[in-house]
Amino acid sequence: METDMDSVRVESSLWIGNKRYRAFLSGWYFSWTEIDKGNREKKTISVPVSEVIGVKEGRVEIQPQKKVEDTDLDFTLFHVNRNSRGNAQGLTWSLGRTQFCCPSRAVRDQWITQHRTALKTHSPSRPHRLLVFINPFGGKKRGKQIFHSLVSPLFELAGISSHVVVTERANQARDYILKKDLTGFDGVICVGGDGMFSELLHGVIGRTQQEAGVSENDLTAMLQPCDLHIGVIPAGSTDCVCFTTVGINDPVTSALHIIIGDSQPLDVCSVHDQSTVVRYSVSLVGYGFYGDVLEESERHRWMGPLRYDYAGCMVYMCNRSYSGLVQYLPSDSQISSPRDNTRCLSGCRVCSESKERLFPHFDSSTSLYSSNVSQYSTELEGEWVTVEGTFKCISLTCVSSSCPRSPKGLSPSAHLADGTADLILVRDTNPLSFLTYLHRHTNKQDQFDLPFVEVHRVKAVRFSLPPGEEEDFEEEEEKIQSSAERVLEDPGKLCSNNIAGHSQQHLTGQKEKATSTSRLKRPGFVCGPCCTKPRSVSVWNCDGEILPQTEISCRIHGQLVRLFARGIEDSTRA
Ligand SMILES: Nc1ncnc2c1ncn2[C@@H]1O[C@H](COP(=O)(O)OP(=O)(O)OP(=O)(O)O)[C@@H](O)[C@H]1O
Ligand SMILES: CCCCCCCCCCCCC/C=C/[C@@H](O)[C@H](CO)NC(=O)CCCCC
Ligand SMILES: [Ca+2]
Repeated sequence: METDMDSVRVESSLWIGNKRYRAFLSGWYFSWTEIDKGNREKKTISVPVSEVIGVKEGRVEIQPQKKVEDTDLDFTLFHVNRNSRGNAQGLTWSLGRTQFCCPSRAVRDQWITQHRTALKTHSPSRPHRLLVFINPFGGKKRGKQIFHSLVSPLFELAGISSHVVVTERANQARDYILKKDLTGFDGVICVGGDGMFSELLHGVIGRTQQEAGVSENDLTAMLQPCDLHIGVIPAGSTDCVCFTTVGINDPVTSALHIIIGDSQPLDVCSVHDQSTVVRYSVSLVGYGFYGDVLEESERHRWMGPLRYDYAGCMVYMCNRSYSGLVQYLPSDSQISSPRDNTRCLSGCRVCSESKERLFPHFDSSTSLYSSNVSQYSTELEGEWVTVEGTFKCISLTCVSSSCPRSPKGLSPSAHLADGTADLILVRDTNPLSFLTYLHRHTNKQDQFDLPFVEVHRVKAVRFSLPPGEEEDFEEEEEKIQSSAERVLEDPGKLCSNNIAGHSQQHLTGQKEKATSTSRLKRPGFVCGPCCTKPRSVSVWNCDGEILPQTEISCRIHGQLVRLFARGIEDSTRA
């Protein structure tokens, strides 16, 4: 056996079953080449050290159950295996396992020691301790089972310790991150859907700004990029953030990306009203169709993930459109465009080149920003463009927002970390044309190649109602409030032609909304397809949350957070 202790180099004969191999560990790779009876070299298998999950003494299995056969000569190597599956965009990863037999115990121990040293020196960014939040009610309510049966055994194998919090209420994860001592944690993980991801996003951004003394409410402030990584184990209904950043919704694939310490920067959009930051978004700030679908779907949570399909059909049938004034600040069209037919894949050039532009004062040798940099961004300077009209929907997305329902996403050429978002304006059109637009999200046809659709790559957006709209709106609100009151007195009075058969509970909800949230400045959603008078104001859907504000300003913060992911791997190169 040959070893070089300084630079991690080991070489020896090893056996897998009855076949002999020449095995070699250099700094970055572990490879083994089969040697046939005539001493000729055959096929070589190579595993990058960065993709080794763990090395164990003996013959070890962890799935379906942990089993150890302790022998003096054997060691088991666990590593990432790539498989392509179905019509997913990315590759699924699974746990690969190879059992090696050594010529002596001393050689076996050398191999194990050297593998562990290689992991420390050549894969230094791996997490050691994680804070895990499980939403037991997300998606199909399988969060706990997914974590305990699929993820936790992998973390254990990789030597990662996790502190698990099973949430008991909404916003518990966000508040925990904002308030508790997080010393010693290398990352925060959610087991749930986009709503859980959003809690972690708000916790991590809020905490980082508090610690840096940056005012989140100031639209012009340079937000401090967040060091604490976020990991997502998909267990929700849509899992758009996971699908967009990994290419597939698979808990094992995501767990393996977390273990090897992958790091994917992500753009974030801050949404403001006149004086405060309202929320942060990664995947969708959407008005019109997507706002209405969300509002309708929230009333049918009991349907689980199917609620979006049901709500989608109902809202489509309502055939609504809304007038508004959209203003946007275009990004540099020389760098990229939403119609350039590119895909943001792992190692994306546009995203990596954006880093210097986004953080010109960052010194990568010290990982620090120079101290005399202005706290205020010049990003909002430039020429704003104004578009006034009537829209079926207005969508702003920092990323492609792909999901199993729409494998290319809302904007297929959007980038995860280029500091821009894509603004999609779908003008009022006939129902069939709008259906064509929606349907193109599910196939290979270009959804932007339609005369009533426009898309712009932007750094900031403002939305306001056309002058006079607010007054109509308040009038309308009064009407709805009094009609809700009448219906509560006699539920049979309204909507005898209501095909959706809305319950009294629904109407009670409407009354509560109409009476307690007059500051929302918008009427409630009365009763879906049976409404004869279309309402004039929609709601904003912000990553699956309804915003109480209608007039908002949005700004994109390039690479504000980091995920344990690497973007979508090119499946044609697997
Ligand atoms: N214990 C809990 N009880 C009630 N609500 C919770 C609890 N824990 C988290 N939540 C909230 O539930 C909401 C939905 O959860 P989650 O995102 O995990 O699932 P989902 O809505 O099914 O999936 P998706 O967001 O992908 O559509 C989140 O916004 C979160 O704030
Ligand atoms: C004829 C076939 C028509 C099919 C139309 C498919 C269109 C799909 C577009 C996909 C857009 C996904 C945008 C992501 C939004 C998420 O941040 C958010 C939280 O999970 N989800 C919703 O708001 C849930 C709202 C989802 C609406 C579908
Ligand atoms: Ca982007």
